[in-house]
Amino acid sequence: MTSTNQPGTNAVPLTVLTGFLGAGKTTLLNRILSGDHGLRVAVLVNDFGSINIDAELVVGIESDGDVINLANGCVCCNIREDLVTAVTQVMARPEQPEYILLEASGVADPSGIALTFMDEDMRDRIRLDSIMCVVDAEQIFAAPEMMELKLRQVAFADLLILNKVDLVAPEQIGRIKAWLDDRFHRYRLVRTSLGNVPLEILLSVGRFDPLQLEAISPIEDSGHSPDCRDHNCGHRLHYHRQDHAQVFSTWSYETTEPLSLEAVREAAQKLPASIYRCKGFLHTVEEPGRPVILQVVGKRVDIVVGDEWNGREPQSRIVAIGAHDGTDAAALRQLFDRCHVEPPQVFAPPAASSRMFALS
Ligand SMILES: Nc1nc2c(ncn2[C@@H]2O[C@H](COP(=O)(O)OP(=O)(O)OP(=O)(O)O)[C@@H](O)[C@H]2O)c(=O)[nH]1
Repeated sequence: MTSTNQPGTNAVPLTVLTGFLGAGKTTLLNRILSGDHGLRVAVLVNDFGSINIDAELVVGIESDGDVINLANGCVCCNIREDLVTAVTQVMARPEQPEYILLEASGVADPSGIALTFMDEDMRDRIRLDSIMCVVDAEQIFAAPEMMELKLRQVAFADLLILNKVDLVAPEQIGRIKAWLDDRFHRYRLVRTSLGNVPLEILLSVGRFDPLQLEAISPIEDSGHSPDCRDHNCGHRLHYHRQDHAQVFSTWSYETTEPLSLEAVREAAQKLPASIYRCKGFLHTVEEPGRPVILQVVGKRVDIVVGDEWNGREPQSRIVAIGAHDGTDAAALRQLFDRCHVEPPQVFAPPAASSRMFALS
């Protein structure tokens, strides 16, 4: 067993993709997986909602079993144990991965994830290579109440990927740079669209420095907790952090009845500002043979027709993530229920009545 901060010699490198809801983490993940990396990669995808949409959007992986789904919570806090279990299982496979990519949920605080991999038994098996934060150039200043979390995600990353620059004017890039300069002495940043970043600066870069953990706000992680009762505790720092299930709320919707694509588009545009993210697969009347992918980030609604249902029963599955009191389940259900297509009206000929057909 290794007793220092150094990972075990056979430790598998792991990269964490973090960034606020909808910033473009899955897009970047897919870009990496489709690249010429030549590695046997295992992917862990964490969606905060109860339905893991992202795991199904992952492409370029050899077998389905290489994408591990961590849904219904956040791996930095309330489903942290699920992350440990998933990594343990992946590492126990006869064909061990050569690399692990972890897409954190959009509400995750990456320092909590880093702490997980600093645990003594993890350090022997996993070498945290890098924590990258995808920043949404268009929406970075949206949802100001979430700025503290967005800042924590940025602060803890060793590379910032300023994504969606195609959607903004140069002045916005200038504003973002000024905003970062005001808050950080030093940061590495690449600008891109659709996660188009060279693999060489993404994988096996060895940028993560465990000393970053020392800088975690003392309010939340105050050294080894005096009230720790675990005598076998291997945590160098104890983890007393907000449970994101208390800060965010999530809502989901499933139906096999076909929806009207145009009605869904209108419904998505009407979502309240308290909903930061909405996404899903749609079974629509317009495209009955193919799933339609719904993506809502802030006020931007994107609808794309997917490939095929892959033998699955066509079904709509929609997830919304919002502020703590931001997802009104009844109102959301009503909004999407209205997208159901009315069964075609059957105009049966009126029964022959003596009045209508009276023959003189
Ligand atoms: N125009 C544009 N759209 C982008 C870009 N990157 C991602 N998108 C779109 O933004 C939406 C969200 O992208 P995702 O990659 O799913 O974002 P995410 O960070 O994985 O989202 P969560 O996992 O829900 O937090 C999708 O509709 C993407 O196609 C970009 O650079 N430009």
